[in-house]
Amino acid sequence: MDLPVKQDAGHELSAIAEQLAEQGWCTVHNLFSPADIRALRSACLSEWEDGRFHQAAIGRGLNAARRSEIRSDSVLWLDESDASPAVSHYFTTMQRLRSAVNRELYLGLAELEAHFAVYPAGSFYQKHLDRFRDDDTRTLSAVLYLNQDWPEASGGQLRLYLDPDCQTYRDIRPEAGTLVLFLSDRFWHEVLPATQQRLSITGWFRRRS
Ligand SMILES: O=C(O)CCC(=O)C(=O)O
Ligand SMILES: [Fe+2]
Repeated sequence: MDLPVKQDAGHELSAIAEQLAEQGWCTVHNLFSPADIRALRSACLSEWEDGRFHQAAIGRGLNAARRSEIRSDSVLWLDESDASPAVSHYFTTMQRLRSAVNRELYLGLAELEAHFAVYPAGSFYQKHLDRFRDDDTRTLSAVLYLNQDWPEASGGQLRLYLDPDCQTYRDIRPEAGTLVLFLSDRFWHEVLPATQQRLSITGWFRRRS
């Protein structure tokens, strides 16, 4: 379900929460302005060019492992307390979304963890659920894409499986400004290989453990 959202419109945030309550996922297109996305994209690229990313891992803590046959992107975790204006604005907007979702869905979302992700051409992330085996606090996944003019032929879609048996799916193009939200424990998903560099911010709203 695609939702147009006017910036700062509280009732539009409620509409997102309603979609999540109904179907557990939605895509949103105008929560961030084109200027917001451009600023996030340049922040991401300048960190990338400074070599601050590392190869993404599967799992967390002692269980974290780098498995490039499962995922081949690189990530940089974002620190809200030491963020550029673009990244601060990302956190502020997402916190507003968090409040709206909590009001309507009682998910008890407490905090947001987020990282930039760069998928170089040819990289992918195989089918997975976002909940860790040893940590079930990730509740709502939120992926925001930073790619201007992304043709269908470039691949790199997020394939979101809509049922637990993965019989039906929706392919979502990682086009600048598209935000995908889905319940972390319910929706299997994968990132299909892209033919060009693919940028995003992936966030997870967590409930308290
Ligand atoms: O970039 C995407 O479309 C999804 C990324 C993802 O599934 C993840 O980082 O867990
Ligand atoms: Fe994921």
